[in-house]
Amino acid sequence: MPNQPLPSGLPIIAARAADSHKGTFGRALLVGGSVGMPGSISLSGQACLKGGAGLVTLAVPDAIINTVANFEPSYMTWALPTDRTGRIPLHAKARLNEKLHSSDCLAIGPGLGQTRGLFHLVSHLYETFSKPMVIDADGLNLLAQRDDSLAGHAGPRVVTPHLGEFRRLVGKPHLSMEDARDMAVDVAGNQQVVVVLKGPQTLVTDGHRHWHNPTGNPGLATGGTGDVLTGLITALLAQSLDVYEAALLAVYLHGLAADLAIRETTQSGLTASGLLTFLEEAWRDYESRRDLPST
Ligand SMILES: NC(=O)C1=CN([C@@H]2O[C@H](COP(=O)(O)OP(=O)(O)OC[C@H]3O[C@@H](n4cnc5c(N)ncnc54)[C@H](OP(=O)(O)O)[C@@H]3O)[C@@H](O)[C@H]2O)[C@@H](O)CC1
Ligand SMILES: Nc1ncnc2c1ncn2[C@@H]1O[C@H](COP(=O)(O)OP(=O)(O)O)[C@@H](O)[C@H]1O
Ligand SMILES: [Mg+2]
Repeated sequence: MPNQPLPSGLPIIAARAADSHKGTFGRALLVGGSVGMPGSISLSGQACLKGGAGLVTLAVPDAIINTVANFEPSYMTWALPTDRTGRIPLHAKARLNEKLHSSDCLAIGPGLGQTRGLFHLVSHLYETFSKPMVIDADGLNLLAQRDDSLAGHAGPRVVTPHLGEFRRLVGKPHLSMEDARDMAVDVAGNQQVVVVLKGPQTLVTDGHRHWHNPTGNPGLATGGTGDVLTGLITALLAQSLDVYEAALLAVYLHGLAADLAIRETTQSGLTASGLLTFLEEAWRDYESRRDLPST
């Protein structure tokens, strides 16, 4: 990896200007978590910080806010109400709106859970938030329940399904990975979203362009690594990359972190929180190679 040029097509992020400040790198808001799943949204938040976002806020049910806050001091938290099932209720919308105005981008889904109220909340945000938005995990499962799952959005969108989630989105429970990859290109083009179809050689497509990611390994097949990817994409959106570029570079760095990690640990020993520590190594590798001529 070191001394080899970066693959062509990979977005280049310039070195930070000497006079830059946290506002330069954007304000990210991530919504998720529920009783029993505080870790997923924290992993996303930590990855968002390590992805370089200037200010990161996690909006979570108040029942888990202390747990989430204790995982990491560098992000902020924003308390939403908790319903009887331990999840965010629909009436959290007003409280969330207060924070949306000052956010440059939004991610929703990790650890969210699924209720009728959350279906309406996710649909509302998908249809009205005009800035870039990442939808993952239960956010996708909820969108899958709409009449036309990905139609009618109000701004740039990245959706990050694994095969199970993609099958739900398109209503085809037996779709093969090969067919899903073909369909993902069509869906992205028709719905004007970026689709990140996760798995070995994750596909990133906006319907016109596509990227078969060369990094990553089966060490990533462990709970929470997708939550890390969501945070990383959100970080790059906060830094003003467009949705296709943000998704592509995040997928590349995420897989690269896993490849660097298994040199020091093993595939079986890799965890999502362990992966976070290797994001720094991935950035170091990327930055050392970005000024070399591309392949
Ligand atoms: N620490 C935490 O708090 C964590 C919390 N998390 C949270 O948990 C929630 C549920 O998310 P989830 O992805 O675990 O459940 P779900 O969507 O039902 O997926 C499983 C189904 O999809 C399939 N399937 C999956 N991948 C596939 C593939 N590559 N290729 C093929 N099939 C694949 C799989 O099929 P199987 O092969 O297992 O039969 C199964 O049917 C969500 O909110 C998330 O954020 C997690 O992030 C973990 C860490
Ligand atoms: N065999 C594999 N090879 C390469 N990458 C993988 C493999 N299995 C899983 N991954 C990656 O790990 C991540 C898993 O995401 P996801 O299934 O959403 O996990 P979670 O919801 O538990 O965080 C994705 O980025 C996916 O591409
Ligand atoms: Mg996931």
